[in-house]
Amino acid sequence: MAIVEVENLSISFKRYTSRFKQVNHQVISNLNVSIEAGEIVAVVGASGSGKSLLAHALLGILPIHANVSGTMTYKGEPLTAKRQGMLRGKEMSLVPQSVHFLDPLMKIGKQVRQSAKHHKAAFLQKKVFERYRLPVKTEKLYPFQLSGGMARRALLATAVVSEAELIIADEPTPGLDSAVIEEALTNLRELADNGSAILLITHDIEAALKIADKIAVFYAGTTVEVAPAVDFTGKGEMLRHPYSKALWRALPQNEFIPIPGAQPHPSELPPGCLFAPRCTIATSKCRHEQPTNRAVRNGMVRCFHAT
Ligand SMILES: Nc1ncnc2c1ncn2[C@@H]1O[C@H](COP(=O)(O)OP(=O)(O)OP(=O)(O)O)[C@@H](O)[C@H]1O
Ligand code: NI
Repeated sequence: MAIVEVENLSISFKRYTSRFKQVNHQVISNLNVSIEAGEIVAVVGASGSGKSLLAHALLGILPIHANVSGTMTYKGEPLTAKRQGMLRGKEMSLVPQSVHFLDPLMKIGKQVRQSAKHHKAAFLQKKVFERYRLPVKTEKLYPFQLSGGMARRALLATAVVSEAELIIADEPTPGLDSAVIEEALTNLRELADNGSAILLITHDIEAALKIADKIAVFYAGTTVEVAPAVDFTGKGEMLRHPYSKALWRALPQNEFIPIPGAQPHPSELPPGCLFAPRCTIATSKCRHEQPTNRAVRNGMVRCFHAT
């Protein structure tokens, strides 16, 4: 059974451009994604494609003026605001990939223990410190006294002791050295192998491919494709959507050919397929009608022409 199931999620914000003029920003449009226990689903896509908003919608921490529609379920039951409040920080946890999320005024040991279930907090904290090579004395240190790598491991430790069944990891801070990124990825894989469902948000397809089972490709606030990670290979022949193929081929180690044009702004989405204005195979139908999400070869795609 899917731990998380998101169906036709749409999110918009109304904005005043002047005193009397209001515009609608459609930031997420009919987005679909699901995550099974033990599975890592990586969400990749350009800046502004809605990755963080999906995380915030699941956790129930969207701004109050957001208009939300669609359904989200957790273990088969609707994810209501009340349930989100109960699950957040317990069964559902966020690994913010910025170490600034550590409380600067609280000792590391205490921060980690606070995330654990009460009766075994001290035990779990010791175990997790060992596992992440955090020396015992780290317990008594404040975040500013840790190296960047240790602080990252402390954040992960917090997610691990919480024994969360759904872990949402928002993108690695640019500038982290590759060894630290590698380690963080390995840790996430271990968490999934222990049964957690993981949503990994990142710009970095290559990093995602190292550990993910499935890749959800976001474009302008929707999932254009959800594909098994193994489909990202060769020239992208196995991929289903022209955007995923283009994204794959644009990587430096592939053909390094960027796609012309830009992702549309949420205030001016095209009427048909959101990718049509940049798509080399778009037809008149694509420019007028929105393709629905459909199953193609063990994946999902939102394109009339995908086979
Ligand atoms: N509170 C808000 N009010 C209005 N628009 C918002 C709000 N939060 C986000 N947006 C818009 O929603 C869109 C998606 O934002 P989101 O932060 O989810 O993107 P992202 O894919 O996480 O980008 P990045 O890779 O840069 O983190 C953007 O166009 C953003 O400007
Ligand atoms: Ni983001």
